[in-house]
Parts: sequence; structure tokens; C-alpha cells
Amino acid sequence: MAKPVQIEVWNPNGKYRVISTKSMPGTRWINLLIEQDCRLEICTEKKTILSVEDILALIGDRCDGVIGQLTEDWGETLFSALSRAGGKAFSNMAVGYNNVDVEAANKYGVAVGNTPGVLTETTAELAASLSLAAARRIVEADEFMRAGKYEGWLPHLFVGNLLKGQTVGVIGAGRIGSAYARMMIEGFKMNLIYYDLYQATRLEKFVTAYGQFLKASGEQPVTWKRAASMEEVLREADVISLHPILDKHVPPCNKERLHDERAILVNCSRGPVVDEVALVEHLRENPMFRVGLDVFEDEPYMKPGLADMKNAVVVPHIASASKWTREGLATLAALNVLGKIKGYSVWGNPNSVDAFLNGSSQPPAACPSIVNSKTLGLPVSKL
Ligand SMILES: NC(=O)c1ccc[n+]([C@@H]2O[C@H](COP(=O)([O-])OP(=O)(O)OC[C@H]3O[C@@H](n4cnc5c(N)ncnc54)[C@H](O)[C@@H]3O)[C@@H](O)[C@H]2O)c1
Ligand SMILES: O=C(O)[C@H](O)CO
Repeated sequence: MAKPVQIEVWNPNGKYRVISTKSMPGTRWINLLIEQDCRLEICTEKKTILSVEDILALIGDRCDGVIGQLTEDWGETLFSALSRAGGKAFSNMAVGYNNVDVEAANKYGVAVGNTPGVLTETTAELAASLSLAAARRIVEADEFMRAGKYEGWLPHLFVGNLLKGQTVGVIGAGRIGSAYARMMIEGFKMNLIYYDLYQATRLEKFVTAYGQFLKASGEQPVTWKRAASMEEVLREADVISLHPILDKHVPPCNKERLHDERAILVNCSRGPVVDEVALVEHLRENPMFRVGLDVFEDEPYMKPGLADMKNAVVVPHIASASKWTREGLATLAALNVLGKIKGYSVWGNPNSVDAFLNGSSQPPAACPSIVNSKTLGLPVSKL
């Protein structure tokens, strides 16, 4: 039998039993649930990653919906247990849902929510920060200062890369990839090369218009190019940022694809998009090649050798970690679950979720984003 897990209970007499596998930032999400007659149980176990057994124990015999985390393995076992307990709703507190077996959820008729839009700019800003940190060797220089090694200005000290006029490459030019591209183009006047399965028309139009503006101001215009392959981006760009979803069709940046000696590679998508063993070898052989990593292949671990690489900047999956965004993620995840429990329809445009995030008004009576809504035949909101 599964071991009981520690919980904190809100609104004990609520009609619907909703579980959150973690405490989440802010209180709005809690209030929204309890105002709508939910008994909310928040798991307070100290361990960071809950096992399937822990979550089974949380679900128990009766559960209407669960808010879960990207560190959890949501597959056949959990969806069948949730369905047996009467549950019809699950939401990740994340836009990426590669930890969720959506087919298993479909089989049990469980709606799967995610949280797009609210983290676009926050995540893009971290990718931009990592690009700058890597280009200008900020972490190395910071360590040098703290170690008391600075003896005075020197012509060769921590020389890095100028971004202006260079080419930024984006693989996966969706919400976050496009926001990042705009920051780098507008902020640093970089040219763009991107690869995506779909044409990023709005991004292309933005670069064209900005290029015309620069030209009219007597400056060198920026340009864009849609690449035919990921390899083309890796070959031609000076700074490459990875923003695709993680699925079996995304080829990893591996030994064959990593050949540039001086480029900068940033990964704020998911760890397995990069073959980390090949990356460590490439970093070792090419000291002028630099990376900025927010995510890792075997998270929370790094592959051997990565931590020793001076040409790597590494941070612990914090790309969406701004207060506004994390509170918004919690709100969207809670509203996905609440909306399904209450029988609401699904919001028509998951790219535009502001209406759910305004703390001073009631959110629309809809689920902000359900990824399997079509398969489950859920109605689309007319709001
Ligand atoms: N590090 C973090 O904290 C963090 C934060 C937010 C999102 N993410 C990750 O970023 C991903 C992207 O988020 P988003 O909101 O921009 O999603 P999105 O759906 O708007 O963008 C993803 C893009 O990837 C493209 N794509 C899909 N398969 C591809 C392939 N094989 N090759 C090239 N492009 C492909 C899609 O066409 C789409 O344009 C999420 O799925 C998540 O895994 C990470
Ligand atoms: O996919 C996501 O949303 C991130 O990885 C967590 O913010």
C-alpha cells in the first residue's frame, strides 16, 4: 500500500476534491478554487520530485482534479487512478507537457491542461540573459573578481563577443522563440535565421519593418531568413537559442550537429533537445564555443564534466521564474482544472490568456488551455 503523503487542506467541506501536488506561488489560485466549492489539498511533502506512488496516495479513492508539475510522470498509471477516483481534469503548471502521456489521458477521458502565454516574455528574457552572460563571459568574470584575482584593467581580460550585426538563430519560433528573437533583434540589431515547421509570419513582418526603420534612420538594416533545416541554423548563426517543444520529432543537437567553434548555444526548452555528453566534449575541444543552459538532459543532474566547463553558464530551470509569471502559471493551472470540473468550455485562443490573469476581476468561465480538447470533443468557449 502507498505511504500516506503530507497535505495541507483548504476549505475542508468543499464539494469537489482538488489536489495540487506542490505548493504554488500566490494565493489567487487558492481563492478561486475555494470560492467555487473546492476542497483543496496541497501536498507539503519535503521531497522535490514526487513518485507515481506518492501521487497515487494523494489521489486516493475520490478526486475530481489534480494540478501537477513537469517533474512528475503522468502516464497510464496515474490517469487510470484519477479516472477510477472520478477525476476528469489534470493540469500541468507548465506550458511544456512532455511529462504527460496525452494518449493515456484520452483513453480515460481526462482533460489535460497546460499554461501557455503567461511565461512567454519571462522565459525569453532568461534566454536573452543567458545569451548575454555567455557572450560577455559574465559568470567567469564574476568568479574571477570574487576570487580576488583582479589586479587591474588589461587589454585581453575576458574578451567576449559583440552581438550587434551578428546573426541570431532560433530553433522553434513559436511564442517564446519569437519573443526571444524580437528582444535580440530590437535590442542588439542582430539579423535573424530561424527554423520551425511553420512560417513565423508575424516575426518576419516585425524584422522587415524594423529593418526599414533602421534603414530610414541611416543604420544598417536587420534581415531575416527562414532556414530549411535546424542544421542550417546551427551552421550559420552566431547565437542559437532552442525553443521547440520536446517530442520525438525534434532532432537533438548532437556530435554531428555541433561543429561551430565559436558560436553560442542557449537552451531554455527541454534538456533532451541537446545531447549533453556531446556538448561537454564540444565545449572541452572548443573553448571559444559557449553555452547557456537552463535545462538538462537528466534533470536535476548534469552530465559529467559540464560543471567544470568555464565556457558554460548553467542555471536550475528558472526561465519562467518571475513572480508575476509563476503566480499566473498557478492561476491558469487551477482554472483549467476548475473549468473542467464545472463543465465550462475551452477558451478559444490559448495564446491570449490575459483575461484570466487580471487579479481585480473574475476570470472568464472557461478552461484557459486544454491540449486534448479536440480529441475529447470539448466545446469551445464563445466568450
Ligand atoms: N525552461 C523553461 O522554464 C521553459 C519555460 C517555458 C517553456 N519551456 C519549453 O519551451 C517550449 C516552447 O514553448 P512555447 O510556449 O514557445 O511553445 P510554442 O508551441 O508556441 O512554440 C514551439 C514551437 O516549436 C515548433 N516546433 C515543433 N516541432 C518542431 C521541430 N521538430 N523543429 C522545429 N520546431 C518545432 C512549433 O511549430 C512551435 O512554433 C515548451 O514546450 C517548453 O518545453 C521551457
Ligand atoms: O514548460 C514550462 O512551462 C517550463 O519548463 C516551466 O516553467
